[in-house]
Amino acid sequence: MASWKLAGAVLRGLRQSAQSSVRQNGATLSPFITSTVKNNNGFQTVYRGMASYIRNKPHVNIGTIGHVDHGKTTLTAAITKVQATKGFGNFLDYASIDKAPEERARGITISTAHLEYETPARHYSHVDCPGHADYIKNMITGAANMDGAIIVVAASDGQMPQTREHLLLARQVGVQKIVVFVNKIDVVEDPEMLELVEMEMRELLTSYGFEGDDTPIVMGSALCALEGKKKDIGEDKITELMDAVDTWIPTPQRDLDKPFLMPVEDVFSISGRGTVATGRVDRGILKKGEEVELVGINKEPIRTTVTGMETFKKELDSAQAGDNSGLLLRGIKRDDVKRGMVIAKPGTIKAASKFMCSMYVLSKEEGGRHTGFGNHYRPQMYIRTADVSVGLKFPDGTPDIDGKMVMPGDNIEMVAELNHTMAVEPGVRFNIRE
Ligand SMILES: Nc1nc2c(ncn2[C@@H]2O[C@H](COP(=O)(O)OP(=O)(O)OP(=O)(O)O)[C@@H](O)[C@H]2O)c(=O)[nH]1
Ligand SMILES: [Mg+2]
Repeated sequence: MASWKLAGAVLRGLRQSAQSSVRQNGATLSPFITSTVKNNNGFQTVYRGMASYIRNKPHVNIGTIGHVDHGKTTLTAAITKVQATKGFGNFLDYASIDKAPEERARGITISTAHLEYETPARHYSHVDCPGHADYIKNMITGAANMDGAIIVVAASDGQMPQTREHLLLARQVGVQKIVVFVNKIDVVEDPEMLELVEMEMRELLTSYGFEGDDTPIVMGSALCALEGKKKDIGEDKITELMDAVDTWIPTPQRDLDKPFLMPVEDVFSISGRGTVATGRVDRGILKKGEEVELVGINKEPIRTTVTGMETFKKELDSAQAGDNSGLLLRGIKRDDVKRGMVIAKPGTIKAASKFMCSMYVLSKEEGGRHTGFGNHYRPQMYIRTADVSVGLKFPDGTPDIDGKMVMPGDNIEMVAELNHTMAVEPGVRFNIRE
């Protein structure tokens, strides 16, 4: 309780300084209003006061990927620190990124793994998932939703199994552009080692279909940047990295003209307000007060009205393609909404549990299966944020239906039968994994 009051006091104090710094910056920035509160574990949590989200820069979704312990979270914290000193966001320390700040109760908050900062050119949302298993699932289900990614590789280790796995996965889920951050150069004395890491990363990128020769590779130390030491390999390299991200990762074309659709990634219950679903808007624009349908899992869609919306604790009047948003749903119970459903403009998408799908089965070399599979194969299917058990059959009339095998490297059409309904439409992408 004491900390809540403290938060209020700090908040009021900071609001003034935040506003004056906005003026100093020519009023082009959205006002970040922050206060810092220590929780029981002594971790600092940064709270933001409510402000309106100002849509004055292109919004791009990125994230850090790479092998365990190579420094993804340290780099994420370092980026927020360096950008904060330039007036482009709030510093989030390592603990508050990794330890899931308990800030959900305070408003409509996007999943704790998402954070935001700006550069002069853009507004970024950044995802840093803590664990390996979470990564894989979040990447496949699109929760990570990256338009581009920063792959972190420790100079002391060079590329490791998850460096490769994350690159492959990024490729599979459609991430087109990658920037490389070679980290921990503070502990590497041999310059030839750095050359070797760079060369091997370029080869690896090329082998996974990225532009290995032209990909920007920045070498530095996230820890030095975070601790404010050795500016030349610390802070300066973060600036260089963000310049590379600004230029190398293109601003994606968003489907603003199509009917609104947002896959549900997470659901929260906010006392006194109601149920909030969060996710990244896939297409279209939704204004506060408009009607929507929750489609999938249930047989019939559920109609409701969106009575409030936010992005990163800032109020929105409308949510649009590319935004990470939380939508407050009128008269909906928490259990009515589930990850994997979509929130869509009424009547624009239907739920189905049986459909024809066409797929490419990765070869062993591409990270796929080593052996074939036959009729009634049962893997897991990932569609948008949903993962659902699926039965795959050959279409009726297929010759030798029980003896037929699908081999790694094959292109094939099969009939998919899901355990429950999902919002699907012609052309929707999915992934299959065991
Ligand atoms: N010497 C040195 N250590 C670093 C640097 N960056 C990160 N570290 C250390 O490396 C360890 C792992 O860093 P994290 O940022 O937690 O790595 P991560 O990639 O997020 O790890 P996971 O989330 O577990 O996959 C920590 O002890 C960091 O302090 C660096 O530039 N130099
Ligand atoms: Mg981490």
